[in-house]
Amino acid sequence: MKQQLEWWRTATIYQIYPKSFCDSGSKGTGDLQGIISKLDYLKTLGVDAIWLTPVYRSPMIDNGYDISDYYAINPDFGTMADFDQLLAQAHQRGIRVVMDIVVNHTSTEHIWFQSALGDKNSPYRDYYIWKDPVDGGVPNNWQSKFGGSAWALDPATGQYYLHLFAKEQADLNWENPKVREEVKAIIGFWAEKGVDGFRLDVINLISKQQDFPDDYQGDGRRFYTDGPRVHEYLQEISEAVFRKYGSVTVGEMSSTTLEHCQQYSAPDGKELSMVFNFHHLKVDYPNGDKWTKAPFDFRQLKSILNHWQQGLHNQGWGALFWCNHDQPRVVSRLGNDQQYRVESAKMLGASVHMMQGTPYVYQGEELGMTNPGYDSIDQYRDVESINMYDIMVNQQGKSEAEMLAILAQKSRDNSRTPMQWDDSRFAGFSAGEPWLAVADNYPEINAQQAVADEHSVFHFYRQLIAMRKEIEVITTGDYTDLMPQHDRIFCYKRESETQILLCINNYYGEPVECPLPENIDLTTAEYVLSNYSDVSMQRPVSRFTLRPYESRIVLIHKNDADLSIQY
Ligand SMILES: O=P(O)(O)OC[C@H]1O[C@H](O[C@H]2O[C@H](CO)[C@@H](O)[C@H](O)[C@H]2O)[C@H](O)[C@@H](O)[C@@H]1O
Repeated sequence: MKQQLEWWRTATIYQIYPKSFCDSGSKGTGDLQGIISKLDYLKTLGVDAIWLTPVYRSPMIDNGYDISDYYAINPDFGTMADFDQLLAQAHQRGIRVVMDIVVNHTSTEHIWFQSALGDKNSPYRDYYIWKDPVDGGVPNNWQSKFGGSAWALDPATGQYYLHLFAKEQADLNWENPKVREEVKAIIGFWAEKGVDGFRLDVINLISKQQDFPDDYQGDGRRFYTDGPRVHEYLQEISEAVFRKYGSVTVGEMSSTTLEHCQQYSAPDGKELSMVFNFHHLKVDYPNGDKWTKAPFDFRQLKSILNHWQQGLHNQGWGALFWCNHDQPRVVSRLGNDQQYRVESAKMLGASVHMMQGTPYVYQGEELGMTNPGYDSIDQYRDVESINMYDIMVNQQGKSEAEMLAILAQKSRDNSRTPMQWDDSRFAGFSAGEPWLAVADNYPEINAQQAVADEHSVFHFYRQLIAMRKEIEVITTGDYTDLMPQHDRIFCYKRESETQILLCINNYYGEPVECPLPENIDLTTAEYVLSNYSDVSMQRPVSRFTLRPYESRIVLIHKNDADLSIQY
């Protein structure tokens, strides 16, 4: 008998970065009408929900993660009427809508900050975190995640305010109960409109250790990550709004731990539905340093995924993902974006979609879109990339060529290039010059081509999304890595009371022998999906050769029931 599960446990969520998704005119930036025009495409892909990165009013220093009005739509994206239309049109197609909520910080253009700046008596002064200078300088040595000190001076009062990100993103003071009431009101406003859920930006940074000590071991993050009152705050918000409206919630957890994530996403639902963690995406950060050009560590990747898959089973719920607007394109990062682009994009899709959790597909991932390979700093727009270029080239003396090679691998702009819709000028993204240059490969890699080609990455993703609804072990089964020491194959087993699923993947461009463990009984086994089309004709055997980037998904029926599922 099928268990009754919340909808999001069998769902796939599609992330839209509105600025780069679809421009309904010739502005060169995407908008809400553009999104509406592509809802049928998303329906064809089969996703259950869309997550929109911030569309609120914002000066766009950090592309909307610097909100200046939580109750208004950024005119660059459209109007509130456009938003209401998007919500209705998505719902009409059975697609839910998840909004991004950024409440660790606001834009310094927000009316609260504008009132607080320069006025110690402002009713909003205590909405932010202010400190007196220490020895005539910054209050402590914490570093901004975008480079430089995490403190900026308010010249009129002589105090500093905290900004963990850009100086235009001032951290809110969650110790102040009025701030928490404002957050509840904001979420309630959007939930009342019918929004189905919320993605909470860096939500595990909201509670800072109140003595604000210097950090002699790192950049300060240990004093505000998963901080002292974060669980209490989330429970308070959850009870007041999320549970009241039945919203799905996903917390973006920066530099977090499994133990905290078990609590954030515990099955009792007192805090959040699920969590994003980023540890598996730091396997190309040697010694934790993002700003290097380095290959990824395959064994470390598997070991991190294993740790989280096993640790969250029955104890929490994770978001499954390779890509988002902060990460380079996965096919360029862990796959091969040239000779084996299609094979490796599919293999990577299979290896993350067959895990336990809720998969997130970032726009263009379903096409196997690649990093653009920019070769000039003038092509970049991201505040983090531009800051780091300045620090490393102009202040630390790294060569320009070296830093450009690092940005071509690590910059957040790698994933923010315009969505490639067709082979017309500007890839069908806009009738005007896009805000960020389109990747040169759009004539070959685009949605029109992919939808028309039944062997495309798009149709493979469509099958993966459909399989999650049909094969219960994908949602409920436990997880075991069958070859943790193998240096080329990632082969894991999912097992429930009635089914076993094997997901077998070659992560490299050379063939490799794959011996399955002898105790796996393949009598009732069938291949349900592979990225090589001849595989479905075969019967699963226990020893075979995996071709470059080959992926095979095997389903074993423990009870001889529902054999031969078709996708
Ligand atoms: O790398 P982590 O320490 O684990 O942090 C995760 C991500 O956190 C930040 O991302 C989010 O917040 C930023 C400020 O609002 C925003 O710029 C970004 O777009 C958000 O997704 C950080 O910027 C990312 O690089 C980290 O991956």
